[in-house]
Amino acid sequence: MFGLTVTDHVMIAHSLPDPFFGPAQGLHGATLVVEATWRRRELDEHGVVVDIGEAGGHLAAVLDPLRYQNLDEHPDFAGRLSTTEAVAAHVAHALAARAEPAIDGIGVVVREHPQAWVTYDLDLRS
Ligand SMILES: Nc1nc2c(c(=O)[nH]1)N=C([C@H](O)[C@H](O)COP(=O)(O)OP(=O)(O)OP(=O)(O)O)CN2
Repeated sequence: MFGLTVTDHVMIAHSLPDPFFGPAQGLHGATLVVEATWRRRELDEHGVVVDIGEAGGHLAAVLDPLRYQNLDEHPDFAGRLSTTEAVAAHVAHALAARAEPAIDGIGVVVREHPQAWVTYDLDLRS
């Protein structure tokens, strides 16, 4: 399986109103570093998974609606906690919706900080 990864980052604000999260129940900011990987078993006619510039454009397009937003007020996170896990799943599904049919999978890594990150993998063939 081949993979092509691009990265971007997004500044957001949010709160996690559950005692489980301790001080993070309050409103706070985060700069999330997002890595997105497009996977396919066979390369295309150009010998690539996806064009790097095109991939970066897809990732930016998915992150743009989140930039500088308070996710507590964002419709895509209405009624659920905007954990790093939830952000990773949101980005992966949004990228999958934009992916060409030949793409076999999408993987997303969201880095909360250098010591902690979340992964979310979508198998588009199952
Ligand atoms: N699995 C997850 N755990 C936590 C998330 C998350 O998105 N997924 N988010 C947070 C907070 O938003 C923030 O990133 C960290 O807050 P902090 O209070 O520093 O949390 P820690 O668990 O690192 O520290 P403690 O003080 O031990 O709670 C938190 N967790």
